Amino acid sequence: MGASTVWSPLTRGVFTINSTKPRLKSMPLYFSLSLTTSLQQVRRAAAASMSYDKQLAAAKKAAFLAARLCQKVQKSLLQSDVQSKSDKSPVTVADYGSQALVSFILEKEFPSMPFSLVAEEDSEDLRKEETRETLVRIKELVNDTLACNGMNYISPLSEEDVLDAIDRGKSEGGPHGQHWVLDPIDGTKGFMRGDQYAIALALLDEGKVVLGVLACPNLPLTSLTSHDRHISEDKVGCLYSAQVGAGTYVQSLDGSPPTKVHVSATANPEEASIFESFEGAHSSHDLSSLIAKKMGVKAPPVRIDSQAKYGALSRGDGEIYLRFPREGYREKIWDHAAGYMVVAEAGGVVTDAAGNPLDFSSGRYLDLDTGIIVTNQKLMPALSKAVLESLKERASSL
Ligand SMILES: Nc1ncnc2c1ncn2[C@@H]1O[C@H](COP(=O)(O)O)[C@@H](OP(=O)(O)O)[C@H]1O
Ligand SMILES: [Mg+2]
Ligand SMILES: [Mg+2]
Ligand SMILES: [Mg+2]
Repeated sequence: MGASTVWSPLTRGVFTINSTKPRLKSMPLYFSLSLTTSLQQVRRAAAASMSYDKQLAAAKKAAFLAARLCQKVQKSLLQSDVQSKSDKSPVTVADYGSQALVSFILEKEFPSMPFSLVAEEDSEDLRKEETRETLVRIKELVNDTLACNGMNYISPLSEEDVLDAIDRGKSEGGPHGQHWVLDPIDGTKGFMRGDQYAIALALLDEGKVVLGVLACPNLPLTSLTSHDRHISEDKVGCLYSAQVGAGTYVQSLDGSPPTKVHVSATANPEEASIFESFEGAHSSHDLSSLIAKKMGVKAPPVRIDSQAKYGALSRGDGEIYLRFPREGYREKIWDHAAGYMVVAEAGGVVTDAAGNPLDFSSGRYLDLDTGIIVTNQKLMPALSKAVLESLKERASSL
């Protein structure tokens, strides 16, 4: 008797259980370790065969409402709506309002379940006396959004409720149990410019992402690279949703029925296009241009903010997403969890620069090798090769 194989929709492949190891009487410690491992495998397999329909419906509802709140703020963003965090990155009343709203709704939807949320923002700055007015504005935004979207049966939140809901996002996540993962506004800089941003919400179960929702209020309903842009130039607002084993869907934020999407089937790099951050400080534009040259990609890069890049890729607007932050930068799980699920369920592949899958199970950060690369199955070998060669070249020129 040797190893046996088990189909796991969660890992999207086959994993091996080795049954040749010593038994209880001879090695009790080993047995207990081995039992733990098997229990984890059983739990993961169970998670994979579970339906997350209820969680997905709640996530879509929460992301939809947060998108409405953000749209309202973006229309008339005031200077007083923007603050600077201790790491100098910007945060707006919409980031806080979106986090409070999503946290509040998710907890209400599952009252009998333990609630764990890993989210970007916290309320520390909002608890200071000088930010009182900002807090009042956030509270009003949250309450107005609930009331204007048919949820006036919920009694209005107080300032303390808002602060508490924001701080519910302090969970450390990890490999056990279920954890929501939220970026209340991904692409805050894009949001402030009036460009692309996303509300990104995912669910982890036993360390694996099992669902992802991306609300992209400014993303056109037609392809970013479509030649018919004039036809529906003003139609924007996409809601992407994906559940493990069930595919990726997109619908309009105005409520069209969902349609299934797939990543591009292009195998020829000459016909491919590359997406990257608008902000050169978030990802090296030089490195991606070197990679493009090595692969023979002809089209100029498409630079947009936020996980809208993952959404656009999942419906085949482009073929490749490259992200190479400066050395030492640690990626956060909320910047990729929802986007990863949306692309993976649409048939795409997301890895670090060395080809390892992303590991969302080790807390608030993603520990990975150098950068993140995303493409379809056919282009991945050529992309990996170009990435490794380009990284080598860059290292030798330093
Ligand atoms: N120096 C840096 N390198 C890489 N990513 C960075 C960064 N500074 C901020 N970011 C992250 O980049 C995200 C935006 O990604 P993109 O460039 O694709 O729009 C930001 O999300 P937030 O806007 O949620 O803070 C932030 O987490
Ligand atoms: Mg931020
Ligand atoms: Mg972000
Ligand atoms: Mg953010």
